[in-house]
This record gives sequence, structure tokens and C-alpha cells, in this order.
Amino acid sequence: MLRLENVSAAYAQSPVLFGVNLEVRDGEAVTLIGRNGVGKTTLLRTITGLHAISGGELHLNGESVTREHAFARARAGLAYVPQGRGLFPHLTVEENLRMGLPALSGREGVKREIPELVFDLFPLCRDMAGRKAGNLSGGQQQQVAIGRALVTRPRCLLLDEPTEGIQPSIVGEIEAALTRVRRELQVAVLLVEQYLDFAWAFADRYYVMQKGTVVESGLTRDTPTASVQRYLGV
Ligand SMILES: Nc1ncnc2c1ncn2[C@@H]1O[C@H](COP(=O)(O)OP(=O)(O)OP(=O)(O)O)[C@@H](O)[C@H]1O
Repeated sequence: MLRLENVSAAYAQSPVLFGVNLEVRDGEAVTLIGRNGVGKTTLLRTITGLHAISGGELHLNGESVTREHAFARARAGLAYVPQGRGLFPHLTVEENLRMGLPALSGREGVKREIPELVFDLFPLCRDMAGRKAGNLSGGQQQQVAIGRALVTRPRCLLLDEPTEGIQPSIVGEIEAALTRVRRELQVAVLLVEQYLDFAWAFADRYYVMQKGTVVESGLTRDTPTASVQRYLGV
């Protein structure tokens, strides 16, 4: 589905990612963990095309998209929920959801409307359709942000710390919704997360990043969270 080979990226003359190798297979849930500042957000932005790749190769569905722009990668099935949700606070929930629709242009047989499943997974997207997104709670905004990403009918969803600043009861709802997304839509997920219990409950496999590169990977079910906690400690 998604394969990174030796991917590097930099901010001006400062390298931040060094030869990252990572794979997310069809329908798989993978979590990427690591301390603040190791390059997780930069990696997600590099995958989406929002940040320039300076070396290596990026494959989507078996084809190289290394030189494709963000819009082409979205059309090829990538969707991204950024850290802090990235909603437009002065637009309504419905207007935010509709922002995902342009990525569908040119895709044959796909109606340019919000799929019913988004309302089914996140009923607040219908119940609060006319409310300004900026007036919603953090947990509600996160649900709208995931709903907006699903509007593009992605095959691979990239999520940057969806539990950040969200109360535990809502984390459970988000986990349940994402599990349904995987099962019912066969969407693969790459989840950047600091909340290990959530990441381990959700993901099949994990990667650990340190200083801009992957230093460990494995199956979550074979690896107690205690053994990777040291990578997140101060
Ligand atoms: N716009 C930018 N310009 C210059 N350097 C940046 C920029 N954004 C991030 N960096 C630097 O790149 C490195 C990686 O940052 P990044 O945000 O990708 O890490 P992260 O692992 O996602 O951390 P966090 O969990 O805090 O978001 C850090 O050293 C950071 O200071």
C-alpha cells in the first residue's frame, strides 16, 4: 500500500529525516512512536507531499509517487489528519467536511458528496453540521477532522496524534470509529501517537523513530508497551 525506501527530508540546510524505511500494507494499522522532535510530523508531511522529499523513494499501491504533488497523492488514496486537526474554525462542520471533496474530481464512478458512512461513524457531523468548527470541543473537532479525511474515500489514512488534548471517554470513541474504518472500508492507517495504550490497542505493528530515523519495529502483540516506553521518556 505505502512503502518508504531510504526517505530523507530537510528544513533548508538542516537534515531532519535520514533514510527512513517503513511500510504499511493493505488494510493494516501501523503506529509510529518517538519523542518530540524526532521527525514524526515531518515524515507524515513528506509522505503527503506537503514537505519536499530530498532523497529516497515513496511508493503508493506499488507505484512511485516520489515526484507527484500532494493533490495527486490524495487522488491516489492518501488522506491526512494533521496534528491539531487543521479545521477551519470560522467555517461550519459541513463546510469543513466539503473541503475534502475536490480530491475526488476526476475519479470515475465516485459521487462528489459526503459519504453516508462519515455521518454513521460520527453522528455529530450531521447533528452539528451548521455549527462553526471552532466552537466544538477538541474531541468533537477531532471526529470532524477524521470525517473530513474519509470524504476522499482514502485507502491509506495518516493520523498525527489524534488523542492529543482529548478526554479519555472520547479517545475510546475515536478508537472504535477508527477500528470500524479499518474493518468496513479496509483503509490502512499510519498513526503517529504518544499515548501508547491507545496505539497498541489499535495497531498491528509499530515503528520507533529516534533522531530522524527508524530504530526499531515489530508486532504490537509481541511487544509490551513497557519495553518501548524508554523511547518516549525524557
Ligand atoms: N518549519 C520548520 N523549520 C525548521 N525546522 C523545523 C520545522 N518544523 C520542524 N522542525 C524541526 O524538525 C525536527 C523534527 O520536527 P517534527 O515536528 O517533525 O518532530 P515530531 O517528532 O513530530 O515532534 P512533535 O511530536 O513535537 O510534533 C525538530 O528538530 C524540529 O525543530
